[in-house]
Amino acid sequence: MSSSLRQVCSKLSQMKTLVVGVGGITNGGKSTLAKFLHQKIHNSCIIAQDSYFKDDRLVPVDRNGFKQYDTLDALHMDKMMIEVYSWRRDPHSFLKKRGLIPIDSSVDDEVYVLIVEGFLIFNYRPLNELFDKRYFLEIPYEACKKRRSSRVYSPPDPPGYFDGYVWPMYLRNRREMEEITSEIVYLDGLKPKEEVLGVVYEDICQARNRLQGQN
Ligand SMILES: Nc1ncnc2c1ncn2[C@@H]1O[C@H](COP(=O)(O)OP(=O)(O)O)[C@@H](O)[C@H]1O
Ligand SMILES: O=C(O)c1ccc[n+]([C@@H]2O[C@H](COP(=O)([O-])O)[C@@H](O)[C@H]2O)c1
Repeated sequence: MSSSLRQVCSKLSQMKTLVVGVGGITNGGKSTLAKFLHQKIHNSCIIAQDSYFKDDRLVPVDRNGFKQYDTLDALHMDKMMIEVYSWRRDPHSFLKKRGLIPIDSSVDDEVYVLIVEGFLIFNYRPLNELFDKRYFLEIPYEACKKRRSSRVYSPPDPPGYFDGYVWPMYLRNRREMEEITSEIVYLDGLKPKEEVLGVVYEDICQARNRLQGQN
């Protein structure tokens, strides 16, 4: 192996990493929390599951005529995993390529933190097994229905979509998630934003400090 290649390999192996999952119910506050963490945590970045929805033409309807958006089949999980693996291979270059750190910066000692955000991130086993920390935001039916009714998706929710499709699928997906993973910190998404964000931020700082202290 050449000495420059050896140097690169050594730098990569020195990088400490933390993969944080921010999952939860639709409109539970996932992207609010993920963005806040990204702003506060140096060397962090977000990969958001809702950037990987398939084109509407590829999403089938169920027997009630509702588009089946709330399943893993509606998402390009293969493409999402390519991004996640790309970060894992070399987080420093990943951040540089996305303009999140200066192009001429060198690898530093701080932990690189990947924040993966989305409503079905813990249901997808190849992704679920990569998390060091898992958070799940939950809010009750009424609050969820109210928040969802003021959000416009593309395509917009048709009449009856929440009760006829979104809520039953939430219950089903949550059951499935709980069958495959148990190490989840549940968060009450009705609590004031500052409180929810603060608790998670502190928890991640502790995990990061522990990692940083290891040699
Ligand atoms: N803790 C909270 N209390 C009240 N409203 C919140 C809270 N967290 C998020 N929201 C609001 O709920 C809506 C959905 O939040 P968002 O972060 O987009 O949810 P998600 O990404 O889970 O779908 C937004 O209007 C946001 O401002
Ligand atoms: O983003 C899209 O392309 C899209 C199109 C149609 C529906 N969605 C909805 O997006 C929801 C998940 O995103 P979120 O941010 O509400 O957790 C899920 O409940 C889907 O019904 C999302």
